[in-house]
Amino acid sequence: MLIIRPEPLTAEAFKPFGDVIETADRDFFMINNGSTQRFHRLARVMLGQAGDSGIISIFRAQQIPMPLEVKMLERHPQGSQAFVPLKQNPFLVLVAPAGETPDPAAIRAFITDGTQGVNYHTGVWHHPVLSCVEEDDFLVVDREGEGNNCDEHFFADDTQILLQTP
Ligand SMILES: NC(=O)N[C@@H](O)C(=O)O
Ligand code: NI
Repeated sequence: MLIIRPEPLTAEAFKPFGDVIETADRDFFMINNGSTQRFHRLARVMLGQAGDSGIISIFRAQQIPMPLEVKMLERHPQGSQAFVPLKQNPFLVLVAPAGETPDPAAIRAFITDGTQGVNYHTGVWHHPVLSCVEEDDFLVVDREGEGNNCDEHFFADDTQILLQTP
């Protein structure tokens, strides 16, 4: 059985999978006559084809019991997907590099600090949102357009992966 334990989310560690959306130690410039700091372009919305839209939604996620037997990961082949917590709760991020299918040996788990969001780049394998509290709200920015934008990969029954939280 492959046991995966989350590591603290950092921009550097998450680079192979996408962007961390945060203000800590990030550059900003002043706008609004000096009353507002703009932390500019922390991530880009990736789209797949002409006519696609970047859309903003709210996901109200119920907590999934831990430890989690990881049965599947998904990817969005035509766009990025960003999750920004609306209630300052940490959440779990489970990812694997983009590719034809997710490599169990390359799966990484991260725990956010409550202020951080993530932007999965196009095609990056990830588990559907994993709330760390009974119910949590996330602002989600992703792609809407023609064609399929969600591939699910279910691991074989003999591939046992366990996400173990502290
Ligand atoms: N399916 C859907 O919109 N949500 C997932 O993509 C997810 O990453 O939670
Ligand atoms: Ni997704």
